[in-house]
Amino acid sequence: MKIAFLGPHASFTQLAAAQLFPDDELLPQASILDCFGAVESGAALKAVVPLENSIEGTVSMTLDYLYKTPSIKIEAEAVMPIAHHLMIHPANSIEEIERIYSHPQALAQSFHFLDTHYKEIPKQDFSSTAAAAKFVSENKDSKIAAVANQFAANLYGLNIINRNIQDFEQNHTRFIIISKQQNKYDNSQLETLGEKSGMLVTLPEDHPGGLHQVLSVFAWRKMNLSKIESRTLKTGLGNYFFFINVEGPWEDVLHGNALKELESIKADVDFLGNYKEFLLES
Ligand SMILES: O=C(O)C(=O)Cc1ccccc1
Repeated sequence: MKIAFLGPHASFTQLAAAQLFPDDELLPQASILDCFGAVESGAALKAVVPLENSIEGTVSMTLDYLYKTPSIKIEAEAVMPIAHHLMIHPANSIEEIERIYSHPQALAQSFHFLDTHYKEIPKQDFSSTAAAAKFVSENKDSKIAAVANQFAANLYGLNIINRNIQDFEQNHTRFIIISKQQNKYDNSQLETLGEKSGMLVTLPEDHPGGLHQVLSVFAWRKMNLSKIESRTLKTGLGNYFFFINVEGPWEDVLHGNALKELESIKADVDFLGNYKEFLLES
């Protein structure tokens, strides 16, 4: 089975994908959009992409593409501890560094460290931590550094100059497996943390009490929401869709009726699936 992931090799997403799919063919992609594209076109059956980080919050690109691609659903979530290191080409020394590259989430998760120790050095977004590390390895004359993981340092032959630079010790990223199949992924080798359902809800129009109406559909049924995130619809200021997680197993009648009630108040619901959440190793 072909599994797309946000690459290149040694990205955090690959570390997650390798644990979720140890026996499958992993296809590195240049961006989160390419991961969705690979699943949509059928080039890959599934993809692994980051959804949320405990320091920096939601990966908005992933939410946006879930919204834009209704054929793509969620099969599982997996949580992995994240440690960031600052690394340079062995031919360079840290005093010479003129720019630091990484994935925006990694730069944000290490913001205070970088601001304290490398305030004057410009930081620049890259498509992934591993792509930044690879770029540093290929450009020894450019005097650049990357924030990436230990595997990227090893694979791309870089020297780690500062270890564990994430601003909080408890740094976890939640990844999702996406596919068009709506299968439920399971893996007895991994620790299961729980079960939940995901959905995208769009209100019919911006009107007073609209969100309250949506939330009350869940509240009186005692459906516990573990995440609710609003994201702009990009049709103008003030227009949003909501990503909602409901904790626990899906009960067809009770929860199915909740979806029907949401439809009856003219909310648009894209049910992304009922799936398990797994714990991965770093
Ligand atoms: O850039 C990577 O290596 C990724 O896989 C995305 C990411 C970035 C920062 C923390 C977790 C995942």
